[in-house]
Amino acid sequence: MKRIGILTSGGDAPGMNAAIRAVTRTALANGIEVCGIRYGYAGLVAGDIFQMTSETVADKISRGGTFLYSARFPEFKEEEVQLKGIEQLKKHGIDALVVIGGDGSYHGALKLTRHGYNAIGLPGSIDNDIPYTDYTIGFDTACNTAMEAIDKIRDTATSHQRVFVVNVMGRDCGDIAMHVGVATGADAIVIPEEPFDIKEIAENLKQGFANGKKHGIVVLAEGVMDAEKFKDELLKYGDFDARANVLGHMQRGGSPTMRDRVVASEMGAYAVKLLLEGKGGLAVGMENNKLTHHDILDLFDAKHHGNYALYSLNKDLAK
Ligand SMILES: Nc1ncnc2c1ncn2[C@@H]1O[C@H](COP(=O)(O)OP(=O)(O)O)[C@@H](O)[C@H]1O
Ligand SMILES: O=P(O)(O)OC[C@H]1O[C@](O)(COP(=O)(O)O)[C@@H](O)[C@@H]1O
Ligand SMILES: [Mg+2]
Repeated sequence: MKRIGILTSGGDAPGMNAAIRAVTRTALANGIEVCGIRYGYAGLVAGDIFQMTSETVADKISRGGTFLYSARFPEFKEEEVQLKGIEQLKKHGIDALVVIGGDGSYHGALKLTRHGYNAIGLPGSIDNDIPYTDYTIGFDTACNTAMEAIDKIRDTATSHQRVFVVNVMGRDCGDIAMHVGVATGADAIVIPEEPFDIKEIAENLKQGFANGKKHGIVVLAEGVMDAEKFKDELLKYGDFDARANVLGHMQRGGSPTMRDRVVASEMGAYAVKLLLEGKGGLAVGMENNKLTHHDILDLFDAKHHGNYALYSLNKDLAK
């Protein structure tokens, strides 16, 4: 193997730059050249490919976003578009590819592998929705950002004795909501994976105020319901004042936390090690604090299991 390529795809996540740096520096240390591919699979197909050096990744570890840029490029689902991508890889003499992205990006990596091209996936998504890894790169930073935002919301909620329904990201996954809910002492966490009863939540909030609480915080995962609608539903059963708040894309930005930088660095170096062993079609993970890998194909039959004990814990602690 002489040269590898690297791209970031799907929703950006803090720590992607740290992963790019680790892949690049590990490869260079092992005498392998590295090509950066801009704008995910879109840039691959367009041939937006450049040679990277150790300096290219200097001063990047602390930066949020991805300096290789990202894209959602649904066209890559089509075989003829994938073949165009492979043509570009061949044209640039790239022997294997590291893809940093979420579940969607893994599908793209699998397709490349099926066309006989070694690709390895690193889990880069704030959602933490990927099977066979306890953490995805970016999850920790996003949780900390959301936590800090909700702490601020709590200040104004307390001053006005209001209920706030705060929508956090996570597409169809409740991991951000569960972690942030526990970390902010939320009165209720609502996630797509668990049934909920709005009337019961409203009753609990009312009881909270009756017990002397000065605020009510509901952390709502985006995959469940629109925050305004949820707030309106709550108000059918409660006589409190309420507001809805959508944290949105601010959760995807910012300098990565120590944990995201370290995990990204470990995973990036590990991916290159696997490629050096001639392995491909794999997804890298961190399970029980150990670096692991699985066939990408196995990931699509598996389901991500969140730490649902947090959901129950929060119910006990919110009383
Ligand atoms: N079934 C698929 N086959 C090939 N490529 C795919 C497939 N699904 C997604 N992709 C590629 O991966 C990109 C990122 O996927 P997306 O689901 O948007 O984000 P993420 O990877 O963060 O989950 C898509 O825009 C597309 O280029
Ligand atoms: O930025 P977009 O395209 O609006 O997408 C928003 C979605 O991307 C995410 O922020 C991250 O998801 P992915 O990592 O799978 O791309 C989700 O939490 C959210 O549902
Ligand atoms: Mg995804």
